Amino acid sequence: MRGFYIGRFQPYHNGHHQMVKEIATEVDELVLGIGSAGDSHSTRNPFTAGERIMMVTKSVVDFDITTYAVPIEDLERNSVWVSHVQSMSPAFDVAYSNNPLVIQLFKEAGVEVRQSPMFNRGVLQGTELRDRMISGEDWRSLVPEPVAGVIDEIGGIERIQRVSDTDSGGYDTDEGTDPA
Ligand SMILES: Nc1ncnc2c1ncn2[C@@H]1O[C@H](COP(=O)(O)OP(=O)(O)OP(=O)(O)O)[C@@H](O)[C@H]1O
Ligand SMILES: NC(=O)c1ccc[n+]([C@@H]2O[C@H](COP(=O)(O)O)[C@@H](O)[C@H]2O)c1
Repeated sequence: MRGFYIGRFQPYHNGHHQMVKEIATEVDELVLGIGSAGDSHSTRNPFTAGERIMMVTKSVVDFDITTYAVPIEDLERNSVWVSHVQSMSPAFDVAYSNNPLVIQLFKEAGVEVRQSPMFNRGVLQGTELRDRMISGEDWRSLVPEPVAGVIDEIGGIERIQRVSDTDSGGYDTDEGTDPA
């Protein structure tokens, strides 16, 4: 059986990793959808699709599951989004999400959806991690170790600090427009 789990993964953190660990007990293969794939270099979406693929690919080696990372760009039209996802992904039997819009769209399209508990959501959320990266607080303890390695390799902290400066200067283009 093959599952599908989409997120923006900006960055991929221990909450996502725990979810993949649990999914790995239910399916043999998992497609990781890299959502909002066209977005990068903003405060909300600092990392490119390719950089996020590195983060997930290096992290999921922890688990006994075959994974495929597939970039999925956003569309203006929610009503055809599931077809768009299916057109880009290997076929899957079940979708995993805790995002209410994603759950609704898959259910309306007749796709089985499974939710998971939220793990330590007080700190394990992308927004909190990005805030910590900008302010210089600890974020490394909240991501799998290979994710910190990728962020170091690409100069990710310097990047998010610079773009957050630019964003607050009024040049941001995507803040708050994420359809999910
Ligand atoms: N701590 C967590 N525990 C379980 N699921 C999570 C956790 N954080 C995120 N998720 C789920 O993982 C999927 C992808 O989430 P996403 O990439 O948007 O991360 P996020 O932490 O919610 O980020 P952001 O704060 O940037 O929106 C969503 O279904 C989301 O609900
Ligand atoms: N119309 C659309 O393009 C559409 C609809 C629903 C979800 N999405 C995307 O799916 C992903 C969902 O991931 P999150 O749960 O991390 O928000 C996001 O990248 C979001 O932009 C896109």
